[in-house]
Amino acid sequence: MSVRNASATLAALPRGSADSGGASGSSAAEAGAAAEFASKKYVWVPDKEAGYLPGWVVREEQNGEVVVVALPDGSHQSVPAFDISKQNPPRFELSENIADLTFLSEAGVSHCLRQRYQRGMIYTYSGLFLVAVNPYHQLPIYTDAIVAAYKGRRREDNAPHVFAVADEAMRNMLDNRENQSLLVTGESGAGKTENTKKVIQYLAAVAADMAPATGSSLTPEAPSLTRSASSMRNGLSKAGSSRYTMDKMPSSEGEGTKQLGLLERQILQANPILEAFGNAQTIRNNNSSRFGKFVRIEFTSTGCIAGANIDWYLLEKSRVHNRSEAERSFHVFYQLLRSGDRDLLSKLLLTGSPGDYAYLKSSRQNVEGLDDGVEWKALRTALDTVGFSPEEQLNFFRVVASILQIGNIQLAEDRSGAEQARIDNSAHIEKVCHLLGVPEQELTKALLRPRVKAGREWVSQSRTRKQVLEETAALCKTISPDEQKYFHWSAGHRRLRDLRGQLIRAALHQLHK
Ligand SMILES: Nc1ncnc2c1ncn2[C@@H]1O[C@H](COP(=O)(O)OP(=O)(O)OP(=O)(O)O)[C@@H](O)[C@H]1O
Repeated sequence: MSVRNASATLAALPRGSADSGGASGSSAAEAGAAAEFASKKYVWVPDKEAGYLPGWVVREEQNGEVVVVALPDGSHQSVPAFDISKQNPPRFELSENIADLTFLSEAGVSHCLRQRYQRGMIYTYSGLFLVAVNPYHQLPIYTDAIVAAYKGRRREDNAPHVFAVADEAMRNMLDNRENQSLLVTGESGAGKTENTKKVIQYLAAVAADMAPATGSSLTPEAPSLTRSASSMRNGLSKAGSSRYTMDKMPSSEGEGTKQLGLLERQILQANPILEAFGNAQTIRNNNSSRFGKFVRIEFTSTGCIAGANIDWYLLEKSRVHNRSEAERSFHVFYQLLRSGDRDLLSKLLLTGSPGDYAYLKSSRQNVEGLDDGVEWKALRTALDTVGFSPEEQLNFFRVVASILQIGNIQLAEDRSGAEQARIDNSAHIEKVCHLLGVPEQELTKALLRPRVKAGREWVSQSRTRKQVLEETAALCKTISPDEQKYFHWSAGHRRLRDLRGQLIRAALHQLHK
């Protein structure tokens, strides 16, 4: 995964706490290694298992087109000359910047990243970029102490870290009065979501330090903006659940425990909301973001956070009704059903088991290490922190519940033998109508015999069971948890639109289209 500012453990501590090696040092051992390196022609040889094996050239054959290389196990291997790449001198071992390597080859880069990773150094610069290798376990490198160590320091002063990139962006913004962008890219499971959260954690912490002694950078109601009000139009929506990390701040675990203002906390707490509605377990990632996002944080001229906006794109709505057996739907469905909140479940006419719902039961329901009940609590805390009233929250969960109920609508072919569909069990459609506030007759008619335009006339068209099933799936996609449609949040101001009204309109529009 790489982060670019359009801009491990001890390895991330400021230099001196842990020497990351690199090109420093002139010990006898290093001198010996350099002399040994100079005595032979060291190369990398491609290997199916290891990627690349180190070796040295014994001799060249066929006018240099083939080289015989001695490998670590003592064997010799003939390799086409174009397949080998030169090793970098020992002084570049653990180099903090890939761009410094004398021989910039795939083998050299892999070796450098691997050596660093094995020592807990997950971050490495590559010119302007920062490369992060996913450690798949928590490292003590995101604490308040580390934030303080990176704050206002030059990149060269500390070991590579995502905080250094965030700090550079912050300083460029304040010094040059220019917008800064961080691009986070990588394949699924690479760590984009986690590192994005670390960036926000860092910016929130640093911004909180800039705030007056009140402890909050700004009260949400009284933003002091450097830009026009129009530039502050926002729509907070989601965030990925730092299932394991940042969402839990402030925590007692030493990670991000500093006192943050309300606005900073609201920005951080967007994560569990966004992840609940937009993330799902996939075969590659237990907490995969099923959407792209653009996070914008607005600062005052003094570096306090004034507001935030998260846009999301291309939410994989089809996951609601269709996914591989080895994957789950969006977290929120399981969190709600496993909330243990009997009152809420009864209001929403739900049982507490994913196995009772057609849209959930055909694929995976449990994820190792993921406790939906605990995540539910984090979601409710986040919704409270961001400022949604109990009524507004109930409206969100009505949408979630109505999708589950729509999936359970049972359809059959008409008894007359015609292909026309009929509702087999009216209980589920009654539940849907109750939750969405749609008249039952109207929804049934719209599903089974919608009015369609034929020329200038409107006529009722009977649908087959297959057509109705397709229609209910499309209906779910229309009303699926896309809170961006419903949330508008800016500099602490957030309002929920008439969700129910929207849902009904969306539902009827979908059915009558
Ligand atoms: N810096 C990190 N420290 C600890 N764990 C990490 C770190 N980065 C990633 N992980 C682990 O890897 C998992 C996958 O990371 P993440 O969700 O950030 O990937 P992603 O690139 O956003 O994937 P997707 O594109 O599927 O959303 C996380 O849930 C977390 O367990």
